[in-house]
Amino acid sequence: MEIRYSSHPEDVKYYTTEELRDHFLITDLFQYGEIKSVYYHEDRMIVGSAMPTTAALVPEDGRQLGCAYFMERREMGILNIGGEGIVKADGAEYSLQYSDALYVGMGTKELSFSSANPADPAKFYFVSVPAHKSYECVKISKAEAIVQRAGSEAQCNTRTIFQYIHPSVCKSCQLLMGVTTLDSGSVWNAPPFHTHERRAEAFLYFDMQEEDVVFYLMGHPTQTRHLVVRPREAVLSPSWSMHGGCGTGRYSLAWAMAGENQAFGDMDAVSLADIQ
Ligand SMILES: O=C(O)C(=O)C[C@H](O)C(=O)CO
Ligand SMILES: [Zn+2]
Repeated sequence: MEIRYSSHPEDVKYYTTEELRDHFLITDLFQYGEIKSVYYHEDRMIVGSAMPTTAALVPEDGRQLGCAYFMERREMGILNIGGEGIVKADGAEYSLQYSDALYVGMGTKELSFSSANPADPAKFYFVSVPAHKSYECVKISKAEAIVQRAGSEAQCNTRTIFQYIHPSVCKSCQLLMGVTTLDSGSVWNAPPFHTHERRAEAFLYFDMQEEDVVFYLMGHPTQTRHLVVRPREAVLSPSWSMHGGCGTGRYSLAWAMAGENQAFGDMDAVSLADIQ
């Protein structure tokens, strides 16, 4: 498992493009027949993907976490952005179609990912964070998520926010997870640009034309930087970094957060007048 350390805004303002990409962008997710995981020290998030083909894939053992097994002290949110897949969690089997999600509770000993059809493999994106209590596994379809409409045509940011792992949908210790989908013709998933002093966040960009990119805006609000993000790449967002982005076409993003609270709206909005 690759490790990404925390960073200080005073240091990040001197990063080159390559350093920004090395620290905050994950470019090699969704490899055929592989699990890929990145351990991010901010809120101890593990961000990863599993793309099983003919054989089931299992997360690594708990050695790197100092635990008997991967999920001993963690919970996980899984979103399928590929063909039909099956997640097995301690004997229970969950079939996930495109856009279905699964919450997996702490203490799940046997976890595996497989594809119903290796020619059209499942693409599981997962985010795992430390947990203190075991809650039951819950499958959540897009129709079961909380739906919020946001934005306006005038600002090219009309979008739908689907909150899958949210206290009103299923219990979790820290994890909040969902998907934001931009309408055709919309390219911004902000404003509001915001930080979360109390939470780290991770984003996966997907559901976009292969040739499109998203100019992801990050950094301290007075020292903005950007990352060019391509389909199925993920971004790590420390608590002090503002976030939002503009695509060369429409796209969706999966967001996941963990930290002090589970209030989706707990954002420190950055006024456009203050952004530099
Ligand atoms: O479009 C949006 O607004 C979002 O997607 C919200 C972000 O993902 C977010 O940063 C939630 O904290
Ligand atoms: Zn946010």
